[in-house]
Amino acid sequence: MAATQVLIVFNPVSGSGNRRIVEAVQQALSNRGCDVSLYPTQSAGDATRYLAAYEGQLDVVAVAGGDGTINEVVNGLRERDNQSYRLALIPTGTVNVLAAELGIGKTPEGIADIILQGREKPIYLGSVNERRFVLMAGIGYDAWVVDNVDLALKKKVGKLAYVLSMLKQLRHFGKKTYQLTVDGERYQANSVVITNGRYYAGSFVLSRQADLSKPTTQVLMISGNSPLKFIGILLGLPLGIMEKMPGMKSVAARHVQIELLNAGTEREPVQADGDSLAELPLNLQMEGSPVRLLVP
Ligand SMILES: Nc1ncnc2c1ncn2[C@@H]1O[C@H](COP(=O)(O)OP(=O)(O)OP(=O)(O)O)[C@@H](O)[C@H]1O
Repeated sequence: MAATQVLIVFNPVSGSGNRRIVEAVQQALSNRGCDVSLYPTQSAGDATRYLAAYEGQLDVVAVAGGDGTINEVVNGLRERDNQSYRLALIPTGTVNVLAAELGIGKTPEGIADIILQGREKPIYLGSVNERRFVLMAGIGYDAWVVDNVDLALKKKVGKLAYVLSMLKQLRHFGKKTYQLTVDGERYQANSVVITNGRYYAGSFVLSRQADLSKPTTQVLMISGNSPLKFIGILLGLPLGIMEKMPGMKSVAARHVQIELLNAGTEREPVQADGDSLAELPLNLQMEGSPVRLLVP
């Protein structure tokens, strides 16, 4: 039987940038007879370009990085005609929301086990204005926090940089209203988080209705114009009850359009998978065919 071809795409600047884990996984796979190659990314966007142009056989593409690197990899892979590959995760990012949700640990032998004997889980992707996302998209407060996070500080203090950005953006909450069309139904909200998965910012349960293996996404609409009330809603996050807080509405959907009500000329960012990747007006669509992800 031909050896399993594993390509590891490694982002050396993501999170801890832990090359040691990546090399140990590479070694463990080689020891077990796989044909492994390692591609360290050169810059932001490089993983997408590299995979879109990749011509060799791909049995497993293992992503060594965080959620942003996974996003870049799936965007590159979806450009290819051949969808025979499976995805695997080597979590070396700052937060690693997807790996946390799927229960993928950080021990090299455990990761090699998943790559060789793991179960295939179908994961449905969404796209925002043509850009794919795996986990989530955010508009309003959530997007401002990501758009304004101090990246140099994130390198030094990790997640704390997001907490500081959250505090800075709080006073703007409620100043803008968004018009949504969710599978044909019209809504208004002051902030929106759209999530394929259950987890947010690590292992906090954002939505109990969301499921990565469902072809729908969960649209969480937050209404209100008082930052103080919004803090109350946010407190539901560590308790896993945010979706049920007063002022929240959660709807499953396949197609979402969002624009800023009374839009002027200002830029309105959209965050996807933790990076600022698009702008309003937004056209979000769930894709019909899932990627296959290897899980324990
Ligand atoms: N060689 C590189 N140099 C600079 N930036 C890179 C390089 N390779 C990838 N990137 C960018 O680094 C960004 C951050 O990576 P990633 O999200 O994987 O790590 P993280 O932010 O530490 O983790 P998480 O998203 O889980 O918090 C990616 O969105 C990607 O655009």
